[in-house]
Amino acid sequence: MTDLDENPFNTTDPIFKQKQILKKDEMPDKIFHRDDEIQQYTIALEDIIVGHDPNNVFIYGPTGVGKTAVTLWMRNKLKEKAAETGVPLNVVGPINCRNYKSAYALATALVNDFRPPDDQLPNSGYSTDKVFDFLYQEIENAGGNVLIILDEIDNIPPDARNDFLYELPRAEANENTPITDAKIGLIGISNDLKFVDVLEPKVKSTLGEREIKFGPYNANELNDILEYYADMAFKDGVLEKDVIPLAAAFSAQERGDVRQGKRILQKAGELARMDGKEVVTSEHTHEATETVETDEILDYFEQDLTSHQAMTYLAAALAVIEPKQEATTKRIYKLYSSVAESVVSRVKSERKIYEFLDQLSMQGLVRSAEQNLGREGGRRYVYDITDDPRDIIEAARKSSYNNAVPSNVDEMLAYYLEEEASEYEAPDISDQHQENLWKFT
Ligand SMILES: Nc1ncnc2c1ncn2[C@@H]1O[C@H](COP(=O)(O)OP(=O)(O)OP(=O)(O)O)[C@@H](O)[C@H]1O
Repeated sequence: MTDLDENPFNTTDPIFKQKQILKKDEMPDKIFHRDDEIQQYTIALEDIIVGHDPNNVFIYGPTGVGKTAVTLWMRNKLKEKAAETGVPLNVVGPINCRNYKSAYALATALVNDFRPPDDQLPNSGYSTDKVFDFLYQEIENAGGNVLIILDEIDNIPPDARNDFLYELPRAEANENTPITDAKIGLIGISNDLKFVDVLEPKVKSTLGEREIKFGPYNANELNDILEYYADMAFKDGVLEKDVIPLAAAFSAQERGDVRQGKRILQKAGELARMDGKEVVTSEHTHEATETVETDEILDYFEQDLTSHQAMTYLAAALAVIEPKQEATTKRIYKLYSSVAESVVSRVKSERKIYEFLDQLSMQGLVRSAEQNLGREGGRRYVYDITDDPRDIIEAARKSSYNNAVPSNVDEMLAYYLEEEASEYEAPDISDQHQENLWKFT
């Protein structure tokens, strides 16, 4: 029985001192275990300080391994030194390309970074070429060394990569631009390693004058980094001694990613609080690791994706699981249609599916490979998913797309995981039976 005179809210938190430390990507006061990368970065940027032209730098490596944090720190130190020594330097960014879906929008963002708030370019009204003219003019007006930092460059639309990653850093040498005085350097950051391979060689050699690779962290390194954040985030003495090593070991096995480690600690703390405990135990941490992957995907389903992108994502996962069937655009569209019918009954056209898959690919959730169809001619795309299909299905079940998960998905997953697909008599795609492979409700 609940006594309605009592107030159920607690005014103190026995576990966390500052939970937001674990949630946000703020610039840390200390950077751990990146001495080699910092040294390479220093050598690449030092030319500016000693009076040479800036180099272009390409930073790459998986997600959550300090690329942005180290870049911000290097930027601040470079600005400090330039001011101290009187070297003319303007730094633009980091600008996250993920936030700008077209070349126009990204070029506008760069122009506006130079301009004061009362003189911003509007989001439409000019041609993209004209916006580039504005950009070159701003660079010339700034003069001296202009260092442009672009984060998540794999999100630049493919047909605009030349403009930003090749033409822009070489604009001072291009007679068609007004630039005579400024020297441009570009820092491009990417966490999509496949993206690197598909860059045109001339783009790769321009951008990659200096390449710095950030690898995943190992368990010991993650342990040190997580200790630093846990110290700020948790109240003194609430973590049992195994908690940080467990979170570090788990993240090291998965992706070597600090963000994931921080998420595990946050979740473990929340579980302890829900239990009404004043210490976070290794059991809480184990439990947190079990759900962390699913929780990350659930955030995509519920927050980051539009409903049609989310349904395409689920359809792509089903297509990948399917026995004896490649996850082609056509097949994904068929499955998407069934998913959409069971959720919203409004199905978008097949043309749209290309767009949705492209957007999922930009978010790093699916990957595509182009296949040549040989003598028949033509090409097609076959898709794969980056996360474990079990986690995707589990997340879909916890999400508002629960109704769209076929009731026989566990059976199909078992085939997929046990590689029994070859023994499974998969029906022909053109066959009516194939349509009924999945049991949608
Ligand atoms: N060596 C480190 N020392 C201290 N904090 C770190 C270190 N590496 C990463 N972090 C922290 O981990 C979080 C993620 O790092 P960061 O944003 O730099 O990753 P990233 O490699 O740029 O990832 P993405 O490619 O997803 O943007 C941030 O809170 C960052 O401060």
